[in-house]
Amino acid sequence: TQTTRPQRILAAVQKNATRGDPRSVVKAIDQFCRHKEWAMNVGDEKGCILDSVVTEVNPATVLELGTYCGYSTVRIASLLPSHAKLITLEFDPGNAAIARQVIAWAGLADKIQLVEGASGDWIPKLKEKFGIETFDLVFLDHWKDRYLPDTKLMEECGLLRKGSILLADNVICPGTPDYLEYIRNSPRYKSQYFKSHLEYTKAEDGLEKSVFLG
Ligand SMILES: Nc1ncnc2c1ncn2CCOCCNC(=O)c1cc(-c2ccc(F)cc2)cc(O)c1O
Ligand SMILES: [Mg+2]
Repeated sequence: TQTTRPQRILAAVQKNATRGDPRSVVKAIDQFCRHKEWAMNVGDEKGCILDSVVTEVNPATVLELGTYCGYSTVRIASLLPSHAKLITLEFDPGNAAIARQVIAWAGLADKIQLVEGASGDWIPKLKEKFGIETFDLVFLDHWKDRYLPDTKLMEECGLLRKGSILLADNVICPGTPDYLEYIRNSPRYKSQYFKSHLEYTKAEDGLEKSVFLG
């Protein structure tokens, strides 16, 4: 019977990456998606921008919206300080099952809490469920029409503090026009656009980095 794309990505990790070596997991996925089969990971080019933001923020608490196969989850977690925690929300149970195995292969399961469900349902529950006060960094990479409502929801739930960083993937392709309009015109954020390319292609895309001013 036919395998799914996430299953083929996991197979490539188990074949080509070293257990316990997150960078080899990232490299194996990039190799597979660049040379065998495109997939919607943030990818190597935008991934370098992600790495620089994570390193600069050095966050103790991270929220990722949209896990997919766990590529950016592993990429972020591999750069976190020892006590830091990353919570990642994935809607699709099949993707979540693959991501758990990719995360385990990378040896990062103790830093990562993968939660299955829709962002809109889970964001209001994160404080009580995980004892989180606020997030130092949020990586938005889920449904593009959920970026804006979920950002407003995070504000309302008190999950952002003065200095919290939002980093949004795909603000050009597929695009998040309502989110960009809001975040670039709100007096409560200071935004910066990092021009790049859609993963594994020559099409334009980019990341929008926004600081919550409180
Ligand atoms: N917990 C949650 N709550 C709500 N929703 C959730 C969720 N967890 C998952 N989801 C569902 C959505 O997850 C995947 C979202 N990502 C993308 O759709 C995406 C698409 C492209 C792309 C595709 C085709 C092209 F031609 C060009 C570009 C590129 C990217 O980099 C993308 O990230
Ligand atoms: Mg993306």
